[in-house]
This record gives sequence, structure tokens and C-alpha cells, in this order.
Amino acid sequence: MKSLPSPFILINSAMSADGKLSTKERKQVKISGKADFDRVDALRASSDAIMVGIGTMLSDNPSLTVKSEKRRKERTLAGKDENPVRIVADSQAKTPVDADIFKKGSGKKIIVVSKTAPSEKVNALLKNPDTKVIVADPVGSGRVDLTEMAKLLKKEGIEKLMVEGGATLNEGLLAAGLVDEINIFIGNMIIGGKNAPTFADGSGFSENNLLKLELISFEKIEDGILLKWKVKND
Ligand SMILES: NC(=O)c1ccc[n+]([C@@H]2O[C@H](COP(=O)([O-])OP(=O)(O)OC[C@H]3O[C@@H](n4cnc5c(N)ncnc54)[C@H](O)[C@@H]3O)[C@@H](O)[C@H]2O)c1
Ligand SMILES: Nc1nc(=O)c(N)c(NC[C@H](O)[C@H](O)[C@H](O)COP(=O)(O)O)[nH]1
Repeated sequence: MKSLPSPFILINSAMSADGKLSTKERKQVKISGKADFDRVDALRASSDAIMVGIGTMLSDNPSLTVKSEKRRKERTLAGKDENPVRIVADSQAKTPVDADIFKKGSGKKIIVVSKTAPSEKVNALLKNPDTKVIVADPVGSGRVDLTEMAKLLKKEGIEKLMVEGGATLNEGLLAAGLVDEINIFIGNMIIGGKNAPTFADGSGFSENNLLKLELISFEKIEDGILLKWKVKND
């Protein structure tokens, strides 16, 4: 069973037919087409928060906003902020103070750091409006403890958390038994390269404790396929 308390956590990723999230230079590539990006936008709009790891923040500088004006309006009509809370798992507070999450769209931002994050970097981030820094590192390991983070995010009122990568954060959350559902769009290209990030990097699972999934659905979208999986955390 998944350890509680935690939000419902869904990882959404797009990967090439050979399982890569981006190129060996860690350059973002459009794997999804228009229809899949629109599905992702709807998923963002239905979530309380969207999270990326610092690797993705530094390589892609994502804005993590809801793109459709109609969906933003629907959120505000329901009494929510236009955008879900935008969260970065960032052990050493390396998120640039002028990152697009601070410049584009309104709504709250949370940077999750470890106890050893440099205080001058933390203070600089806190100068951005609507920004909170949360320390999730109970034993002072210098790395965000993802289970503690989930607990603290639940306390912040986040019930549904959508994670948009990258490879290291995906694996960390899966290994901690925190992920409830995975949505993977497989696009019609090969990226290749042994150093190109895959859906789950990190240290990986061993033969006798592979993480098992249950297929919820499959759907052809444009020239790719969307797979929805439930994670069996028991
Ligand atoms: N195709 C897609 O759907 C998609 C989505 C997101 C990112 N990407 C790609 O993924 C790549 C980035 O992936 P990545 O693996 O370099 O970075 P990442 O985004 O997974 O961030 C990894 C970092 O998160 C931080 N983190 C903090 N605590 C952690 C913990 N306990 N466990 C794991 N991580 C923790 C660490 O500092 C770690 O280095 C980029 O190339 C990006 O373009 C692709
Ligand atoms: N669904 C999806 N399909 C892709 O083909 C692709 N490359 C990503 N990549 C995810 C990554 O985190 C991106 O950086 C954010 O999707 C950018 O988000 P913004 O548009 O800036 O809000 N995601």
C-alpha cells in the first residue's frame, strides 16, 4: 500500500518509441503533437499542483501554466487560482530567480529544498511573489525526502499532484512508493543514445522487486499511443 498521508500522485510523461524523454544533450523535443499537449493541458487544469525536478527546471525552464483560457476561467469560476500550484523539487535551491514559473501566469509557487540549501538562494527565491519554500529533509541528508515532501504538500491542501518529470524525479517517486498513476504518451520517433534520459532513471529496481503496473487504458492519439497505468504499490 502507498504510504500516507500523500496527495494522489500522477506522473505524465511523453517518451519516444525507444523510451527516451529527451535527447542525449538533454534538449527538450516535441514528442507530443497538438492533441496530446491539449490532453496534458486538461490534466494540468484538473490538478491542484504540477511538479518538476530541478533537472527539468534547468534544462527546459517550463512555465507549467494552463494554456487554455477557457480552462483557466473554469478554474477561477470554481474558486481556484488560474494555475495549479507550481512546484520544483530542488534540493539545493538552484531554481533561477527569474525562471518562467515566476514570470508567466499567476498562482502560487513552492520550491521544495533540503536543510543544506544555501540560505541566500532561498531568500532570493522568496522575493518572488506568491512563493513559498518548504524544507523536506528530516534527517538533514542534503536531498529532498520525497515521502516527507508528499506529507507536507498534503498539509498545504494539495490533493491531486501531477508530476511532469524528469527522469530522476520520476524514479525517485516510484521507488518511494508514492505514485498512484502513470500516463505515458509514446511518440512516433526514435531518439536513442545511452545517455539520453529515459522515463525512470535514478538507480532503478532490482530483478526481485520490479515495480508492477496494471493497465488502465490505451488510446491512439495522432501517430502515437497513450498508455494509462495504475501503480501496484503493494
Ligand atoms: N518528455 C517528457 O515528458 C519530459 C518531461 C520532463 C522532463 N523531461 C526531460 O527530462 C530531463 C530532465 O530529467 P533529469 O533526470 O535530468 O532531472 P529531473 O527533472 O528529474 O530532476 C532531478 C533532480 O530533482 C531533484 N530531486 C530532489 N530530491 C530528489 C529525490 N529525492 N529523488 C530524485 N530527485 C530529487 C534532484 O536535485 C535531482 O537531480 C530533461 O532532458 C527534460 O527535457 C522530459
Ligand atoms: N507532454 C509532453 N510532451 C512532450 O513532447 C514534451 N517534450 C514534454 N515535456 C515536458 C516538460 O516538462 C516541458 O518542459 C513542459 O511541458 C513545458 O511546459 P510549458 O509549456 O513551458 O508550460 N511533455
